[in-house]
Amino acid sequence: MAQTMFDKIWQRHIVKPAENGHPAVIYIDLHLIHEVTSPQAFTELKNRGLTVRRPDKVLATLDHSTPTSAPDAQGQRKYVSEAAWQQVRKLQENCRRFGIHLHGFDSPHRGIVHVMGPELGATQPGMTIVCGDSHTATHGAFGALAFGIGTTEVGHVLATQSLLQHKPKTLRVWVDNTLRPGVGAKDLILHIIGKLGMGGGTGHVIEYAGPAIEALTMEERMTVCNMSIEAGARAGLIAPDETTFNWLRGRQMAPKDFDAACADWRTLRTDEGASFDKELRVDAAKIGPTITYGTHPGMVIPIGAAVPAARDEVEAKALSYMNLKAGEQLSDRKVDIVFIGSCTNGRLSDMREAANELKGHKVAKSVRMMVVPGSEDIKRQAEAEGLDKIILAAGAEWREPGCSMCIAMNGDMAKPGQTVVSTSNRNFAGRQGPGSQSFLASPAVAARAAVSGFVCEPQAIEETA
Ligand SMILES: CC(C)[C@H](C(=O)O)[C@@H](O)C(=O)O
Ligand code: SF4
Repeated sequence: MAQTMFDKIWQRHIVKPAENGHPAVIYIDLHLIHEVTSPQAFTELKNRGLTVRRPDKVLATLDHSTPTSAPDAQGQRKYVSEAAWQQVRKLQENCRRFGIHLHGFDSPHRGIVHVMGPELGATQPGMTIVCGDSHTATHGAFGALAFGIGTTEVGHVLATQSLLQHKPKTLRVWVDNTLRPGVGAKDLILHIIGKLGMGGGTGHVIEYAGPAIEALTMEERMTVCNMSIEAGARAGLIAPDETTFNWLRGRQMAPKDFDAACADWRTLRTDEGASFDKELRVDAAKIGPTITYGTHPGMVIPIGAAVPAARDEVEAKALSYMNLKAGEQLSDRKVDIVFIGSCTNGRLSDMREAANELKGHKVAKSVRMMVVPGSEDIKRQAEAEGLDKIILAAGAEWREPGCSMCIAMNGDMAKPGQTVVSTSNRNFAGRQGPGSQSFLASPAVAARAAVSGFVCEPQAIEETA
């Protein structure tokens, strides 16, 4: 019978099939951990006298609570709070105790968990990957079944290297044609979430397919898969192909017999005629630069369009929080902070996109612009290309890697009433600082906002969808 990619990966990992309403037990190939969702899991292990079953399958990093200001001359970092420092200290201690490889401050590869895993080649097609983090779907860009788990489950996976899971449903998002020049992966995924709605993917694993998806680079594919959760989906998947293999080849943790691995990975793609529980078709050629205007990433408009009327109470509340009225133009709204970074858009190509817009320009006087690379590797590569110089010359900040203002846990945050244009993935009320308002967009749109001092330009490539 024709199978989907999801079915193939699922089947390869069943330890014990689902039975009488009980979930299946599936094997986990890679477990990523960070300082926020791991402490209680380790405490549980200690309390029960358990060990970590496969420390070699666990990869740890410091990202959420870490300062993005440079350490002082003594190498001291300025944590926002005692609690933030404690989280970091605990992960360091737990990794030492349980024999887990931590990419801490001494690692040249430390980065946001969903940026670092792929960069090291730890993320590979056909794998099951979990992390106590909802944006684990990012790794699906490589054809890995990757999803977020809760802290209790983090403990289960640490102890057993397997997980209880109900089988999700499948949803295929087929994207025809190709994206137009000036339109990128962020515009595409915002548009898709706009079509699916906040809960449109709930209970499903999304497979993104079609010519527009195949044409995307790995960085762009990660941007797309990253935001699957914002439509409620468990995971996002893209079939591995030559783009994937070329990106992975030669990376530190990539398989030694790489050609044999590729031969296997080629068999993962969805068979002709396989059926999905749900399907959505999108025409890439009809999408323009896109931006959010509400308090969930499904409230999107093409740049140049007026703020639409609220369709329900949730949207009405969102408009009032955002201090917006139907019919208003976002090009009239002043911006206070521009943030370029996060596991959605903190990669080298994003740094290049932002620098390209900033070249020869200055950030508007009233705007604070923060550029935060997703990892140490990206920071080094960007600096080798001179991107930091362009960014600094424009009057923006070039900071140390981490989650930073995406979630504002490390002290990088907006003040109440401030307007933020951000390349991250969540615009929930207060996400980037209590009482602040966030507009999500691509690095190019965000960088242009920093220069103009307004959320976006009055018009962009016309959307015809
Ligand atoms: C802190 C962590 C649990 C959280 C997540 O699950 O995604 C964070 O990474 C986020 O983006 O909101
Ligand atoms: S960058 Fe943002 S979305 Fe990504 S893991 Fe960090 S906090 Fe979560």
